[in-house]
Amino acid sequence: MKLARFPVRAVLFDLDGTLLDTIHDLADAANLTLAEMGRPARPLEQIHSFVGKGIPNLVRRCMTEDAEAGEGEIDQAVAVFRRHYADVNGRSTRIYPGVIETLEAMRAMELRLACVTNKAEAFTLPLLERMGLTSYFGAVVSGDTLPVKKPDPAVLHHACELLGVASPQALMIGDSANDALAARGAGMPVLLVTYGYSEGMAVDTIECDGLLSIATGALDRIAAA
Ligand SMILES: O=C(O)COP(=O)(O)O
Ligand SMILES: [Mg+2]
Repeated sequence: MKLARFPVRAVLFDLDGTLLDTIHDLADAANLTLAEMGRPARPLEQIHSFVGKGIPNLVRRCMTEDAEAGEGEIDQAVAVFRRHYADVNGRSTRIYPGVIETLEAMRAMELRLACVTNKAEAFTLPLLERMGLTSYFGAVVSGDTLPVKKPDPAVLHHACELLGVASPQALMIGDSANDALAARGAGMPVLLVTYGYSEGMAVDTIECDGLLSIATGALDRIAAA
């Protein structure tokens, strides 16, 4: 399968569900927030399906799924979540198998690498640092870097500009429909990992250029392109 009309010069990685398994920290912060807001805790699997469109969306869903909440209460819950997440961010987060090998191999291939996430910058940058990933990336575009986030393709174009690469020469690797739609909108190929969050959707129902059961699989796809 040809991934691109041009040789791949850059790879843009999603963060949550693709590079890092962050669900335990997100769920801990969500349940601490619900407790403080006087709401019952939610199961991990449900919180799992709320991850992908940024923190405000995660908190809104925690507050309104099968429940009522006014806008003021939701805003308050977002502020409470940010306080708790700042405390727990990275504590139970793990790097997925194959990720470091993949980043190392891509660096050795002189591919330019970026991280493009819907997580807010105040949490993204310290998390990359804590997990030892910062030095791999020539650019990091977070959920509040621009006024829009994925699935808006503008964030992928922005990452390519920062890397000095034309968008059709970049490959996106993610775990959700947000990543796939953003890549399609930006005119770049996209591979999806099967071990991520995908907002409760079956990942094989999302239109993309290929599925990866482990991140290292991207290396063969790039070599074959
Ligand atoms: O913060 C989120 O909702 C998920 O962020 P992601 O774009 O890294 O998957
Ligand atoms: Mg993701």
